[in-house]
Amino acid sequence: MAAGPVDPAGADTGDPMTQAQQTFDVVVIGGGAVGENAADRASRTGLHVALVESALVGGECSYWACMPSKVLLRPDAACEAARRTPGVRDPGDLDVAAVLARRDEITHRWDDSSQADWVAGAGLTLLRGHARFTGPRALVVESDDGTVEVEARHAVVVATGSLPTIPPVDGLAAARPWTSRDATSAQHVPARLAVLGGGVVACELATAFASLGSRVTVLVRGDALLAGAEPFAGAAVLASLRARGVRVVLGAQARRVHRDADGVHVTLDDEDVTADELLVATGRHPRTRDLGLETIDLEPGAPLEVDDALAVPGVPWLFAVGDVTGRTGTTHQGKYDARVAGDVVAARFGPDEAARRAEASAGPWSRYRASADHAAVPQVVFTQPEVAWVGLTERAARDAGLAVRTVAYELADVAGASVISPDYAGRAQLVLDTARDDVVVGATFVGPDAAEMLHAATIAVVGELPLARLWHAVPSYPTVSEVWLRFAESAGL
Ligand SMILES: Cc1cc2nc3c(=O)[nH]c(=O)nc-3n(C[C@H](O)[C@H](O)[C@H](O)COP(=O)(O)OP(=O)(O)OC[C@H]3O[C@@H](n4cnc5c(N)ncnc54)[C@H](O)[C@@H]3O)c2cc1C
Ligand SMILES: NC(=O)c1ccc[n+]([C@@H]2O[C@H](COP(=O)([O-])OP(=O)(O)OC[C@H]3O[C@@H](n4cnc5c(N)ncnc54)[C@H](O)[C@@H]3O)[C@@H](O)[C@H]2O)c1
Repeated sequence: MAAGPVDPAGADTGDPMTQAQQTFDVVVIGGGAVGENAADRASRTGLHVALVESALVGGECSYWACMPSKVLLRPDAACEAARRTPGVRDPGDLDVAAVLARRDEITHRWDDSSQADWVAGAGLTLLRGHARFTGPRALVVESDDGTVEVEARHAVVVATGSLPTIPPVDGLAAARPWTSRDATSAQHVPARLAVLGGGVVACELATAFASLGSRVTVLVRGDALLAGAEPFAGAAVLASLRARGVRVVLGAQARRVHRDADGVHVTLDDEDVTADELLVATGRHPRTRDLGLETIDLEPGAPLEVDDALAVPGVPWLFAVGDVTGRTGTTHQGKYDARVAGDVVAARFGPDEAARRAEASAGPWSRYRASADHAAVPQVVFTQPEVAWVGLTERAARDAGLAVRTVAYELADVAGASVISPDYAGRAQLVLDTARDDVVVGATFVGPDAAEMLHAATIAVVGELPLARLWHAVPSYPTVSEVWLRFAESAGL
């Protein structure tokens, strides 16, 4: 059933966009992938839910982040795989125009009508415009069509995402740097691209643009790439980028930036780097500044901190999910939180008494609590080699006070790897909690298609499985997943 707007007395009042005042049971602010999921789940016990979106329904992931970046990376990964496969004759070069055309196709040329159709089909009411709080459960939504006052009878879920952070380097903002949005939607490939940062965005987009023909220089403040991953992962990506002709400058402090007719100039301590474009990839911050949070005694600019039910402590009607919480930074984990938040809202405020009771007594690892956010978050970096990890790195585990040991294995030594390529190279490592019979608390895979090996490890971490039990999970021969057998053997089984 399509949910129409309802007036405060509960009567359906027709077309939402014709009214200056509207009331819904639940309002979700932000129609990215995360907000869409929260809204869908929240509506499942019959609540009338509005989804407010100021730009494109589908958000960052669909149009400027996950999807376009992965499509820019995939063709070169496919060529690389072919090049490494004996017997494949001349895998060929990239057709850059065709790669960009495929990117345009997967982003629907930045047209969100198919996602808007999905929202309508899910029975949600889409309000287009920018939402701001004016008080508890009260909002205004502003668009070119005017201003609508919106009341949420029961709950508001904030899913406004994040924005790229431009560090306060002298001249940087004025030099019109690229953010990831400019890079993923670029209609031309710059001859020279400089990248500031050494995290996930920097590594992925340096890989993509190098493959498309840019001369890429990556300026890394620290002494490693992917500092949040196991050190061997960042080292493998560093070696691979350099082998592909990317210049990676470690310990690079950008002191000043300016743009002139020759391009963008970045002044480091001991040299100037010049490029046609400078991509700033120095992290993101929660999008809470222009949201009227001060009207509900919360701090604009800060992340919306939530508990495991995705509820804002002390504000029983307020929930937050996705990048805006600072709790997750990926689409998949944000959508997990959205499923939990939507179910909590549907249970707490919907008519289903059994659901209400179940949620009220819910504990960790129930469908109503996002327990995995603490211990089992998967992350894939689509570089070459791919990097994939879940749970704790060795260092994070030790910092958390766990007694751990690691088992590592060179993936080239697994029989399945030799079938894929005689040049197969990669490494995998488990982090085992020795105080709990070697329960797997973390895993990292680095190598071709490592992303596809990650989920087995995620299941092990979520299931808190000891290695002795995994001994009985027999990997098929000859696959690279046989590394799980080698892990067990290396650990002494
Ligand atoms: C280059 C890049 C590549 C990435 N690749 C991956 C990947 O491969 N896999 C992965 O899992 N993650 C990836 N991520 C991360 C992923 O994009 C984010 O974690 C995800 O988009 C967060 O979703 P969200 O719904 O919380 O926020 P968003 O997608 O940012 O959606 C928020 C929405 O809210 C709207 N909005 C904001 N304020 C208001 C307001 N006041 N009123 C109305 N609407 C508002 C915005 O217009 C936006 O549509 C990538 C990120 C980047 C930058
Ligand atoms: N495949 C994926 O899942 C994927 C892909 C891209 C982005 N993302 C997500 O998007 C978010 C943003 O990614 P990101 O790479 O921008 O952030 P990040 O936190 O991964 O990396 C930021 C990098 O910028 C550097 N940095 C920070 N401040 C700096 C400064 N003032 N000067 C120089 N360097 C500085 C840091 O040292 C780090 O190397 C993350 O949450 C990430 O997980 C995910």
